[in-house]
Amino acid sequence: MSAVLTDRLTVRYGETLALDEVSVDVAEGRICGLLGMNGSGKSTLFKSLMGLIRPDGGEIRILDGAQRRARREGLIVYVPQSEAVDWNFPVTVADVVLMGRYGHLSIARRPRRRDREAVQAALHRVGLTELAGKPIGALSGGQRKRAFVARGIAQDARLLLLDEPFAGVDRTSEAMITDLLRQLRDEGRTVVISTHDLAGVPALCDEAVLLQQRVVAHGPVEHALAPEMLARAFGMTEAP
Ligand SMILES: Nc1ncnc2c1ncn2[C@@H]1O[C@H](COP(=O)(O)OP(=O)(O)OP(=O)(O)O)[C@@H](O)[C@H]1O
Repeated sequence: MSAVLTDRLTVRYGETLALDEVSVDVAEGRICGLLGMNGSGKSTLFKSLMGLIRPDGGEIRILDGAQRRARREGLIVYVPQSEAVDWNFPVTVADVVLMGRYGHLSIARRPRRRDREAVQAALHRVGLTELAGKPIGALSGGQRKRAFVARGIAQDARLLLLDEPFAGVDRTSEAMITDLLRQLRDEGRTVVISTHDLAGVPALCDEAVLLQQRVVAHGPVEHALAPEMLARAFGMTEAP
């Protein structure tokens, strides 16, 4: 089964062509690295998958179903780049995680014991139990990322999209997040991470997509990161 399937996905911002007929197929239960230079379209691809941007052309299927259904059923979670979030928003860490349960809440939208337990369990899994009552803005970069991953766990998302999860993240959080992503993959979930960190990709990812508005390469890491592919996507001749 495909977790992410796009067919000739095209997105423009005015004159700028951000995605040019992008077709990718990521199977379920994989960790897929999304690599490309600044402005290559990584965030645009994520936003399109989340339905935050209306494409100018092409098709998107999420978990073999319509994208709208995937969103409604909470099957997909997006962890945005840190700069894209207003961290002064007055919510606690537990609130952020509870938001993941919205799709599960009763009509009254009042969290029940089941929801609170799911939040507790998710916070425990990412090691943030102690910080549950803190404002999200008071956390470090890595802790914030873990809070968003906990949200995905609480909502039982099948597909996690992480935009630059390791940027501005300390070593401890990086190791925790890496470990967690592997566990989530082993549970059959699918993880797509955008990153500039080519060096970290082989150890973490099962496959990689090289993006430069178009798909330059997609496949096993050693194929996608082969020198000739990197040269095309990054203008470099040797792997770092
Ligand atoms: N809201 C917007 N309005 C106009 N142009 C945009 C907008 N968002 C992105 N772009 C442009 O679209 C292209 C792709 O941007 P995108 O943010 O998807 O790239 P990216 O690969 O995520 O980059 P980065 O690694 O810097 O985050 C860039 O040329 C960018 O300037």
